[in-house]
Amino acid sequence: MASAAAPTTSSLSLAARRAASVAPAAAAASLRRGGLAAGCQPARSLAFAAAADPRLATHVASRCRAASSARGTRAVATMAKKSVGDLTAADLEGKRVFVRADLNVPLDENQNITDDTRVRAAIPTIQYLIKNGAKVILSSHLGRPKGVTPKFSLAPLVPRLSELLGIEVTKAEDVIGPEVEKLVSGLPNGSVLLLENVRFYKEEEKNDPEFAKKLASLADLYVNDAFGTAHRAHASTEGVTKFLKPSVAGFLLQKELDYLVGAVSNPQRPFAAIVGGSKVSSKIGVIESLLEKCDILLLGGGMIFTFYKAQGLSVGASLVEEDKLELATSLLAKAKEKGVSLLLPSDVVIADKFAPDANSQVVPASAIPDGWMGLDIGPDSVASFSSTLETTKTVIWNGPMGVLEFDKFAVGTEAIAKKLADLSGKGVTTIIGGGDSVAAVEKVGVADVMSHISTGGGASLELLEGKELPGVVALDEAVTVAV
Ligand SMILES: Nc1ncnc2c1ncn2[C@@H]1O[C@H](COP(=O)(O)OP(=O)(O)O)[C@@H](O)[C@H]1O
Ligand SMILES: O=C(OP(=O)(O)O)[C@H](O)COP(=O)(O)O
Repeated sequence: MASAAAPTTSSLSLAARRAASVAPAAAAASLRRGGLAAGCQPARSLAFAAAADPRLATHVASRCRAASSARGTRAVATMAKKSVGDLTAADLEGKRVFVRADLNVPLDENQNITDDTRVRAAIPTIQYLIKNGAKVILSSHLGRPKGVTPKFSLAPLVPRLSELLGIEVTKAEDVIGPEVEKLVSGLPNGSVLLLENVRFYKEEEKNDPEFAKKLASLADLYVNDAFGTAHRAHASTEGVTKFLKPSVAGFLLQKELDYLVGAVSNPQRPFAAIVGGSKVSSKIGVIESLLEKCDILLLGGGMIFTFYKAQGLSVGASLVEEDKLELATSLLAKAKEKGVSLLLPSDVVIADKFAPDANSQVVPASAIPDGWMGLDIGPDSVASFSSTLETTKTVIWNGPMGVLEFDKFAVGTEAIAKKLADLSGKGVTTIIGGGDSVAAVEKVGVADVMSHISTGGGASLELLEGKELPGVVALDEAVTVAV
């Protein structure tokens, strides 16, 4: 390892002690009484996290409420967001439900969907609503259009949605207005109407209240399942909730929060975080936040060179943020102070130019020659990262270990993806927190075996930074019941 020491028993136990101390006594007492956690076994660990993090309580409580009421036990009083799963056929039959999903999928030049992950992820909520007799008014954005732009129409989504839902989805040519209202009024129970790209109206991104009111007037209640857009305070994600009650969370949104807030706030330990990507500046918030929670932090990607330089190593022509050298030093110090084992790669793959066909060689991290740039972590680093990961029970990964766009420098990232797949098979909770690490996992063909792969890049980053998401905050609190 180039910098910090390998994980030690004392550093892990320190971290474990820290974690134990954050669960307030009241929550621990309710667990002992067999309240929340006993009513919902899979969420036992999440209940502790809920106590430490009010945002998590929202998901834990809604997940547990159903289980506890089914067993005749009572849920503990806690902050919680209402869930679509709390709505029954009696609430939904014949009702117009405005569902905000994130169907912002990549399309090729022929308007074919090249990755339908987000479409598939939206299906459980829509399916639940149509099975319960609701009329689903489905809304999404696609891309960042400036006004009406045919290439950003949601039309290419219709065949795939219809296929996955097993019903014919109809599509409106607009988002609001008389034509849309007519289509909505003709919807039979258990049907789906897809509105046109909500960003064709500039009022959407401005969170214009009048526009939000018009969206709301189409429906009786609101479900937000657009995790990937939950960090945007837009009319269809935030504004609309002021005019539609109830406003509840969809299943995808809940699942994302359960993993990205729940499992991270109260992980099974040892808990390792792997952070990579191009620059330390874009990951400062994530690193600082994870340093409060994890036992082991593995760093890779372009950001490592700023850490090396901060330690006095020569980094050749590698990517360095000169104005972040002090920050890198302080992050290393913070890791030490928190008892977190921070590991930097011990060797790197260097290139003589930033190109897929560059000449390359593997060198120790301390021996990068002038004119050469580090574009991947080396084989020794992969081996030591892998053996460290073997000791863990929870791993979260955000950001590639190298320039994964170039095959020659994607090896380290792909090896880490394979290692996480292997660990997932052994019962380790593996969470892929959005962005390019998701692309790596998909490229290697191991997406299906991970515990959770986030559908939101920006949204997952904000959650991992400890921020609240406006699209979540705006949803109704669940009814709480005193113990
Ligand atoms: N050693 C490196 N030098 C330059 N760029 C790198 C290096 N390692 C990774 N990158 C780049 O980082 C980018 C991803 O960074 P970032 O956007 O921060 O991560 P994510 O998309 O996972 O959030 C990729 O385009 C990748 O090529
Ligand atoms: O693709 C999205 O975000 P992501 O690229 O950060 O995952 C979301 O659909 C949000 O889109 P936006 O960043 O244009 O608001």
